[in-house]
Amino acid sequence: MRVGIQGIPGSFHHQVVLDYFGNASEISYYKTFEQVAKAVFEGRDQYAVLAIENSIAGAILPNYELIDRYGLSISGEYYLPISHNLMALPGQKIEAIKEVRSHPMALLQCKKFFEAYPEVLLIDDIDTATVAKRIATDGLKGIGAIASKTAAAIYQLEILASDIQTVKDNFTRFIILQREKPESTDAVNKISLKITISNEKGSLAKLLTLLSDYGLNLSKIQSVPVIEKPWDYAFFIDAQFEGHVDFRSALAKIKLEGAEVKVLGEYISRK
Ligand SMILES: O=C(O)C(=O)C[C@]1(C(=O)O)C=C[C@@H](O)C=C1
Repeated sequence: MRVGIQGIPGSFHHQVVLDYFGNASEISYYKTFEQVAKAVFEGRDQYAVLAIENSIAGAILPNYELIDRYGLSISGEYYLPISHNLMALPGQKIEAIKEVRSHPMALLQCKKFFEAYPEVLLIDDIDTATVAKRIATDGLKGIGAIASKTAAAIYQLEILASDIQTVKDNFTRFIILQREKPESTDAVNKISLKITISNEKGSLAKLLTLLSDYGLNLSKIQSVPVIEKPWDYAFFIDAQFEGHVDFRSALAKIKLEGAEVKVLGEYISRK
């Protein structure tokens, strides 16, 4: 089985592949999330793992757009506890660090830590582990990376400060994507939807009431702009349920009310 991720060994995406699929999976490493989605769409990879949301930094909006545009199907999810560490070439003191590079989501999760170091420049980069590797292979002095302890061990960097994320309990939710929708099973208890409603008074309230009436418990609602219609919005919705909830009837009813409904995935909640 081949799984695509953005990043390199030691990145958080890599950790999710190991946790979710085990050691036996083959991994394709890409520089961008777009390349990851495209490889699944073209059948080069069977699965993709994509970060979608972090408990401190919020949603990774462009990834919602990718799932939608490539018509991919969500077949699972995974919540990874994220511990960030500041690391540099061995022997350097924290005072010698002028610049810290990492994935933008990782930098956002550690913003508070750097308030004590206002002279340090924070720069967005490809992913956490790639920066660690670059510092090690190019012998870059004065530059720090924010990455996992695994990345520090792989690329032999020294940890200058550990657990520097703003709150200790920090999780990123990742989704597992496939090109084709997998067979539906009775174990399914979560659905992800994209719903586009008209901009009329009460239309969102009506939609939410309907979901609740059918026993669907909303776990996430994210609005995204409809780019062809400025100031109109679509909603990415995750809903959970217990037992035999007739979510298909709920979706049929929502469509009858005039909304556009796209099912992005039916899967088992891992929370
Ligand atoms: O840079 C990495 O190691 C990643 O796996 C990327 C990523 C992200 O896309 O949000 C994954 C989890 C963390 O929240 C920070 C960065």
